[in-house]
Amino acid sequence: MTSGEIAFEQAYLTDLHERVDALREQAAAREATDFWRGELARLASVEDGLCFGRLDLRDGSRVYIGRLGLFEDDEPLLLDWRAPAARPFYTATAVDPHGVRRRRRITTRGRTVVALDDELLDAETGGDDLVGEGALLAALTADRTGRMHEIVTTLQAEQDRIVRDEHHGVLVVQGGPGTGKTAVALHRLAYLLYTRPQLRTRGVLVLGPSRVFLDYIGQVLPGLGEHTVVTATLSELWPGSPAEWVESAEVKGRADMADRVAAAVHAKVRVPDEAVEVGFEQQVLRLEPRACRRAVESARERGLPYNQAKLVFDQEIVDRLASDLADRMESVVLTESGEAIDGGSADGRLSAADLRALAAAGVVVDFDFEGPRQVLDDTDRAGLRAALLADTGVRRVLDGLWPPLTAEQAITDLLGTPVRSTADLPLLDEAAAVLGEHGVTTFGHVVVDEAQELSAMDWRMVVRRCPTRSMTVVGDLAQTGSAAGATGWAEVLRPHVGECWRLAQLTVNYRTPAEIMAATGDLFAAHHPDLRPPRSVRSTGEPPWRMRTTHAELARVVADLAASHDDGSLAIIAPPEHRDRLAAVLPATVPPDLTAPIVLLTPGEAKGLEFDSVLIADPAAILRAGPLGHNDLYVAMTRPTRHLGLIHPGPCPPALAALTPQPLPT
Ligand SMILES: Nc1ncnc2c1ncn2[C@@H]1O[C@H](COP(=O)(O)OP(=O)(O)OP(=O)(O)O)[C@@H](O)[C@H]1O
Repeated sequence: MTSGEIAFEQAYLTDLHERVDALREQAAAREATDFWRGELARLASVEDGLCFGRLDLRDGSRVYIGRLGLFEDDEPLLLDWRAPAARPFYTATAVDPHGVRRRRRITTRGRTVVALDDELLDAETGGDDLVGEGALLAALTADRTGRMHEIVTTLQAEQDRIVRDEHHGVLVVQGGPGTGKTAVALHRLAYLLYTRPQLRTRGVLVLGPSRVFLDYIGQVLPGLGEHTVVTATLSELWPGSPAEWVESAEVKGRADMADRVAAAVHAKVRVPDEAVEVGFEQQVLRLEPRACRRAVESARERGLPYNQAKLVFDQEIVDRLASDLADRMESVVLTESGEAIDGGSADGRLSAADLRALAAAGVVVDFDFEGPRQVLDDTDRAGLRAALLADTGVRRVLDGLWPPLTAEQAITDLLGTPVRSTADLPLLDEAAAVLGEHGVTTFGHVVVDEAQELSAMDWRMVVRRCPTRSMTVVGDLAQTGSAAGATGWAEVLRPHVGECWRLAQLTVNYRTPAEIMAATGDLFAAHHPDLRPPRSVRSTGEPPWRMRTTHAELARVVADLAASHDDGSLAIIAPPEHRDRLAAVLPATVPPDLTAPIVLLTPGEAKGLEFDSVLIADPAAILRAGPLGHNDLYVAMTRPTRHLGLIHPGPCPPALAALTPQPLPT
């Protein structure tokens, strides 16, 4: 590339930066509202890589592509990468050039242009399915930092199709390890925020498996100028969730738990077999089972949550009691003959108990009446109802028949033990919904990452927060570790969205070198004959290896290997049973700090993450740890971008026998 070309692009870039500076000054001069603060953050986040591409079109025009749009007199100086006209930057090929003659990649450091990389899209250069291969491979082989970065400059065509998919319902992105599912889901979110601005007010949510994972991906959206996205783990969706974390227990995660929770809540309502006596101001009122049943039915007919329906029930019962009481009083004073009837005094007046009841209801009775007339008007009857409702004795009876409930009580009663783990949270959430205990915050779009791990009950919890059912769901069925997790997308989604979901696939593995993917071949083929593993985009020429040791020596061997490691970040992935022993000999923290040079993780914790090198300690123990141990081992093996080694105490698991054996370090 000539220095003249670089100088040309430098001048253009400098002009763009000056324009952004002017916008920043204007934003800073405005009132410090949320909008302007957001605008300032957005303008600050485009500082690096403001402009990263140029398209020279066959009609002689050219467009620049970058992280935001800049215009002069309606003429685009810079196109936001999400604008339709920027799309050929990601999709144009020599075979199908989309009107593009040349694609130029502009690499900058700070505000300086450091390299230009041109692709001429003509038939002679055809046949390559990677867009901007040089820049892509540079990104893929760079040292991992413990933080994921945006990939907006090297997004590939199959990824771009998913990012810009206009489907409004649930879009499932299925793909093997390293195919960019997480990256694509986050870029899609940025795209949707650009094309559907109403989502900014409705809110968007990214759900991930752990805080460590959410921190790992936490820079991607801000790097794309999007600062308003909420991130959460499933447990964080429940206020004040219990600390102890467990994998979603299989039984608690099954869909039929929803019915069991609802049934357990509704079973709290009791219709008595015999009349119940209700004391009120020295009166004894009778509540017949029939009246009770009618009140229960009428409350349930409204379709309200349990605790709201209780209010209807209470009101109906009190209406009944008040009306019985009032009618009885009326019947006393209305007796023309002057005879007392049941409950009244001999002179045809109200009894002392009646008068107390009326006084409690704030009713003043005028006894200077002449002839029969109605004593209690509507206001008096309403007063009587209010007095009954406020009476502690009456309340006790009402609460005995239709007890008020909290979600915690309901689930503790159902399980027979106190709520204590994350697997109980979807049950609590379910109970809260049945009870109407608290409103949940909802979002206009939800991204669910590592979605294969969610149980049927987890899905109910997620869907409750996304009334529009607009979601991007990314996962890999070959990586499911939770016994309550997904074995098929249709079965988890159909109960919530019917057929209103679409499947998109990613097929290229950008992370794991071909040699390592080949080493997972036997394991994968044995357990997922119906799935295709992704195709690695690169190879390193370095095969993964295995090393035999003893149980007694395992920790020492791992520590020695870690101590001699000098090629980028290293993760030691070991089953939970070895965690303490390894943590004692490794310079690694628990919980893990992904930005540290050495990280100790369980296979479950390693999901979604990546490192330059990975050592797996005791693969046989990972395999036998649960019914889906083979998936956990597959996850662990597919984390490295460069090197993989397995240390097995005792014989090698047969699925790994083909790996190159290595002698113990001396
Ligand atoms: N087009 C691309 N350009 C540059 N890097 C990419 C591209 N696509 C993916 N990557 C990189 O490949 C790695 C894997 O991406 P990501 O973690 O999103 O994959 P995944 O499918 O979610 O993986 P897994 O299922 O194993 O968790 C990341 O480092 C990501 O930045």
